[in-house]
Amino acid sequence: MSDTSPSPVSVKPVSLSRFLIEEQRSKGQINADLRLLIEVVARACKRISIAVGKGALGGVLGSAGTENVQGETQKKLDVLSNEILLEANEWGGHLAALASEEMDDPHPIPNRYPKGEYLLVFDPLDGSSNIDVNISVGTIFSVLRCPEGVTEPDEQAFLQRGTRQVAAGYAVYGSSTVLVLTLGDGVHAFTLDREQGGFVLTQSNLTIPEDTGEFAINMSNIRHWEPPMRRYIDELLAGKTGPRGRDFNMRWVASMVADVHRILTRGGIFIYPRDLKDPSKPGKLRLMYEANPMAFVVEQAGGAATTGRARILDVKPEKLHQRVPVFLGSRNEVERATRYHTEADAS
Ligand SMILES: O=P(O)(O)OC[C@H]1O[C@](O)(COP(=O)(O)O)[C@@H](O)[C@@H]1O
Repeated sequence: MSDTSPSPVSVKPVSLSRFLIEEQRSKGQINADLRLLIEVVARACKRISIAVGKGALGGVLGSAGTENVQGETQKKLDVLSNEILLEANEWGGHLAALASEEMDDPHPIPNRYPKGEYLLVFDPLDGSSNIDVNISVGTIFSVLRCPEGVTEPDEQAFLQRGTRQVAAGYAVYGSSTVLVLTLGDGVHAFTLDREQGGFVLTQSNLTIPEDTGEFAINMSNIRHWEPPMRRYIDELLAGKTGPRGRDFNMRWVASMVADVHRILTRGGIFIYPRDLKDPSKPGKLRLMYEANPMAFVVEQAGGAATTGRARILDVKPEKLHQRVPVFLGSRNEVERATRYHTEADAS
């Protein structure tokens, strides 16, 4: 039987620029400034991808000898990625301010440049522990509108619920570099064509299956978990003979971007729960530039994202670098784990 499917070379590739222009035309979802913003972020991600790809040859591996606001040692690539994103974004006139995991306070747009209506917040290189060992890392970003009438945006201007995001996404620097984007109307993936130097649409309207047999969690923290969290994982580990009546498999990259990308590709649940090791820290991951953008992407792909007790996108931020527990991915598993927590709280 002859194969009638079109050969891949006969299909015209859709570049990120073309995709954005068509979105602007057909749905009015974005304006020219937002389009420029996404293109600039994508260009910065391309530069970060090149730096990551050079590895030891680029002289960028290892520690920068500094600490960020969370007291974490910064890697040279963390600092470089932050600089790339700042430099790419500050002069275009599309932003009112930027904020990053790697900077204590928001970064204002220098006075010599025009200001725009958007705020950009990002984790320039997520998965720090994997940078030097050649395992996937990534950039996560979230776009908010600058509150009306605010001309010098400070931390307060950024403290908006995740539901206010107008765009979000991430780039994963793996065996290929993939940019995943939502503008609030589905989730789309663009692969970096290393020869042509641009991002090309490779998947539209990604969907996370409702059910899954795969979970991602740092099991070494089990002794610190709350009882409902232990209950949920114990049931998965019990497999066929346990209350769930089936086996579950575990995958854990320890780069949130790579773990979320796997879930977007084939389903799963990712959990970084609250633990009792340090009661002052309600979880490890940061709300504004890790949990919120990933929750937006996951919900737009039909999945769910909670803190184990409430929807992440509804959390009212109190601090730029605030942490939250994160449960996200296949809807039925996220809902079950969340139910175990709310039931335990109510009893
Ligand atoms: O190895 P741990 O401590 O469980 O942390 C892994 C998690 O920390 C992160 O690397 C985030 O921390 P960084 O922003 O410092 O990289 C996530 O990508 C990942 O899921």
